[in-house]
Amino acid sequence: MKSAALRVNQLTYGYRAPLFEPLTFCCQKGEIWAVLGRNGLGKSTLLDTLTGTLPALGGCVENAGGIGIVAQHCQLPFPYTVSDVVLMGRAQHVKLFAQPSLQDQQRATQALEQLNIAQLASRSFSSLSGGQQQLVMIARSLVTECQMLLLDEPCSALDLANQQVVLQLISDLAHQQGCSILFSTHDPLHALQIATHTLLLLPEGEWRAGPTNSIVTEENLFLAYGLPLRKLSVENHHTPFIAPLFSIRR
Ligand SMILES: Nc1ncnc2c1ncn2[C@@H]1O[C@H](COP(=O)(O)OP(=O)(O)OP(=O)(O)O)[C@@H](O)[C@H]1O
Repeated sequence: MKSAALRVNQLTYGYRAPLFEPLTFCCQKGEIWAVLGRNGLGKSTLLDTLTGTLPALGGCVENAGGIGIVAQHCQLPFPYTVSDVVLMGRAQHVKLFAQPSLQDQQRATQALEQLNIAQLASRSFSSLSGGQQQLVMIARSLVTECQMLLLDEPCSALDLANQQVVLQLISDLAHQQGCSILFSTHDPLHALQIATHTLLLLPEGEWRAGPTNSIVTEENLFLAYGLPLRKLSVENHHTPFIAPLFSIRR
């Protein structure tokens, strides 16, 4: 039987006033949840509330173990190397005042290899491009070995090939290691590709949550984005594609 990794019950959140009607959903162990919604609606604020960085306005969030988070942007105060940054993810596994073990270092190297960025290991993190930094932060989240991972727009700065690397990794983490993952995205296709469930944030404080196929529908996408989007099936592909049915005025 599945067990809950994250249970959100009647949650209200926001900076002053609640951004949404009370939110209730449950992420079971091994599930992947996508959070979709327009700019400024409250995806990042939700993730900060789920980790406890931002206090909830009401309701409750229960999680079974530790939660790891990968923020959308990251600025570091010192010129750390990429290896240092990834090793920081092992902090919980290293004893007070001890050095990271050989095993910690091997785990960090392995994470960089999983993201095809081992060649960046000795580079200064701050000298990397935005997309490279995003891959490093995802590598760091892998080495934490948290059983619940929150990723804020993990593909936002990535090229198409690296988007697929990260989506595949998320899927492998859930299916092979039973990790539970919640990620925000602006691409409904990413939800269709890997998310078992989707939380769709709508204007006017409404939301929908449930299995991805029942949430990422043409009707709901129109409610969310105000645009005609079509779900199309392509031969030999089990994931439908999303096609925007609009053209640019000239
Ligand atoms: N530190 C803050 N203080 C006050 N209001 C904030 C703060 N950060 C964000 N907000 C507001 O909270 C709302 C939700 O912002 P949030 O960053 O969660 O949106 P988002 O859905 O992640 O947006 P995007 O897709 O553009 O990244 C917005 O109206 C934003 O202006």
